[in-house]
Amino acid sequence: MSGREEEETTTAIETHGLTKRYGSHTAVDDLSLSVAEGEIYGFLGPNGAGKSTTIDLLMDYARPTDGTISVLEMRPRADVVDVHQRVGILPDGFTVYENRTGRDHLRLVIDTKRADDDPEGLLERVGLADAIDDDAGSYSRGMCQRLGLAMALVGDPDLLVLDEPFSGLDPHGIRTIREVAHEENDRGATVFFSSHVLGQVELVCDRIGILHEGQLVAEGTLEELRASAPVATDLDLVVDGDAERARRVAAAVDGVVGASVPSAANAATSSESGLVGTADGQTVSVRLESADRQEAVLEAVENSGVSIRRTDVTEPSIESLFVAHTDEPAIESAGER
Ligand SMILES: Nc1ncnc2c1ncn2[C@@H]1O[C@H](COP(=O)(O)OP(=O)(O)OP(=O)(O)O)[C@@H](O)[C@H]1O
Repeated sequence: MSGREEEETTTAIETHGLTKRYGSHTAVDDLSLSVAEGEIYGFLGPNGAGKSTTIDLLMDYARPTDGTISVLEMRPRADVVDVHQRVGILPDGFTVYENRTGRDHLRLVIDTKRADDDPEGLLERVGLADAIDDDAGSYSRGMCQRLGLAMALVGDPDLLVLDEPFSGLDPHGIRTIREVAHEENDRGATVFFSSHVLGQVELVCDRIGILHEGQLVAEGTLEELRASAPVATDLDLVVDGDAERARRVAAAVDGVVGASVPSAANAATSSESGLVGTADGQTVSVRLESADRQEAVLEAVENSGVSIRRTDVTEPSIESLFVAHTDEPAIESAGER
């Protein structure tokens, strides 16, 4: 490690050049990932991007073809027992033992981890206490997910890994996952979850990494991703004074793909370029290549002597970011795979 900052940050997950090939297919491709202790990190990507494979490598369920992995500053292969002791995992497609109760499932993990959790308390946290003595074979898919989450919480893990946790859940279940993620994070745990359900992400994550074909194609806070994504962003400026001058100045700024002063005639309708007009004639509508061009436009307009009374930005949605980075359609609702 070189810089002072690096020395001060403890990582919960760190990979360098991580690669996993299955025959000629590369599932994880030279992945370098760093998740700081105490973060809630969203690992996003379309189906087949390599999310579950990465998690399998972190947990030593699979062995890398190349690269290094550190989990809670341990090596998953050499320190597998300690890693499993300190990590709580809800695996993708978690399945239950049909003839065992919820309580039995929890007992199994509590015994394995030599923890002293109360099964009832854990199931209460995930809203499943009423079914604690029912065979898990009678549980719905959402109830199984809740049970899997409770099992992941055993022993107060330092790192909680949730692989597609929203899968099969109704809105209440989704809220439970979010609440538990925040509670665990407040307790000090790092939370790492994978998802292709984008709507949930901004409500939970501090930072997001987008995986596509085994590679990390974008990473940052949602704000950072929005600012840098190559997704057109519409900026409306309400100006005092010469709106046409403001339009000309804005249009000349690097990264501006269109600027107009919508007239009353086309108010509130989309022009050919997709710009939306307003009725007062003092609004200048500007389309930016990406959101990070805003400052340059505001500065140029103000420097031209036209004062800006108000701005209104239509930020790119998280779905459009996802599409921009992966060329894959985004799945917006939970409960689908
Ligand atoms: N054991 C395996 N043998 C061969 N190929 C595999 C194996 N496991 C995964 N793959 C392939 O590796 C790629 C990545 O799969 P992975 O399950 O990691 O993706 P994912 O991002 O988790 O997708 P999903 O959201 O569908 O679970 C896929 O093309 C998959 O078919």
